[in-house]
Amino acid sequence: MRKLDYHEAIKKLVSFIREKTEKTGTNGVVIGISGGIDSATTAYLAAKALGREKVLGLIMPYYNNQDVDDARLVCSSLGIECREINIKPIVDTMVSQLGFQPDKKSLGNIMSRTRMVILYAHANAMNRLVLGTGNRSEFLTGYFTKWGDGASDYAPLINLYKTEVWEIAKLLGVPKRIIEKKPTAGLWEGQTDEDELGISYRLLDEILWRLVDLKMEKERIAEELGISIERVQYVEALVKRSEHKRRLPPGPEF
Ligand SMILES: Nc1ncnc2c1ncn2[C@@H]1O[C@H](COP(=O)(O)OP(=O)(O)OC[C@H]2O[C@@H]([n+]3cccc(C(=O)O)c3)[C@H](O)[C@@H]2O)[C@@H](O)[C@H]1O
Ligand SMILES: Nc1ncnc2c1ncn2[C@@H]1O[C@H](COP(=O)(O)OP(=O)(O)OP(=O)(O)O)[C@@H](O)[C@H]1O
Ligand SMILES: [Mg+2]
Repeated sequence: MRKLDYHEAIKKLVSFIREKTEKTGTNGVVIGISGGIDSATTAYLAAKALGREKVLGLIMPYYNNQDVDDARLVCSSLGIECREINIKPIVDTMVSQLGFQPDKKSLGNIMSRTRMVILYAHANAMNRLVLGTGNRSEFLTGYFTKWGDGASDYAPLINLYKTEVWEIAKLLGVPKRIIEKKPTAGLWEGQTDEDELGISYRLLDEILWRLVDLKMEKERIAEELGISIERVQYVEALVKRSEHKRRLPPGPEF
């Protein structure tokens, strides 16, 4: 992996958030706080950049589990205002009107898009920006809901791999239990990113870095990392099949 100077990276992230908020003439930012590391890190950076009064956290559980306590911990340790909105009644009502029962992934996407609607309702009403929490590992593999958690005004972590977010979170003082927990989208009980993606973030990031950033030959990546070529091809396929999630909807050229 590339060797980033994480102290410098934090400075860059903080000035990015400050500059975007100032230049857009907005009053601050709104962030969905899940209890996971990406949203915690984004909130820590935003509080550093803008001061805690200008950061609103929205805790929007569907399930009532440990993640809610972890999300509260982020808010209390940072001293930012957090509001809790239970999305279960909203999602369940929506589903009851669909006329069919969505499978667990489609239901998860409805949860993610419901959170997006609520974040933008607050951003509109308060003249604030929605800060996204996506990282480069998720972005390149398409591991996010299109127009759900993938939707935001600015996404400070989007050019940082998950393994780099872990390092930055440590330096920022994000609570240890949040750094150490398994990444999960939390869309169904027992879901973990690494199980669903079929690969660990450590290996994924090593492959993505060589494949996408260094544009290295697949054979060489396999050799360097001591893995099979199929593993590299698998990651390449994740990147290719999610290309549509990394652009605005196109139409024919005229
Ligand atoms: N080739 C193509 N060109 C243009 N559009 C294309 C397309 N293929 C699908 N589509 C469209 O994209 C839709 C599928 O994309 P999408 O709706 O996103 O759904 P999909 O990618 O199937 O599912 C989202 C994935 O992201 C994961 N996720 C979601 C939310 C948060 C997190 C997290 O880490 O916290 C992870 C979730 O667990 C799941 O694996 C299709 O229904 C279709 O509308
Ligand atoms: N229950 C929730 N309440 C508020 N926001 C949520 C909730 N669940 C998900 N989100 C939003 O969706 C984003 C995407 O989730 P994702 O799981 O990728 O990030 P994370 O939970 O912050 O970190 P990790 O990937 O390590 O679990 C979150 O960062 C958060 O902004
Ligand atoms: Mg999560």
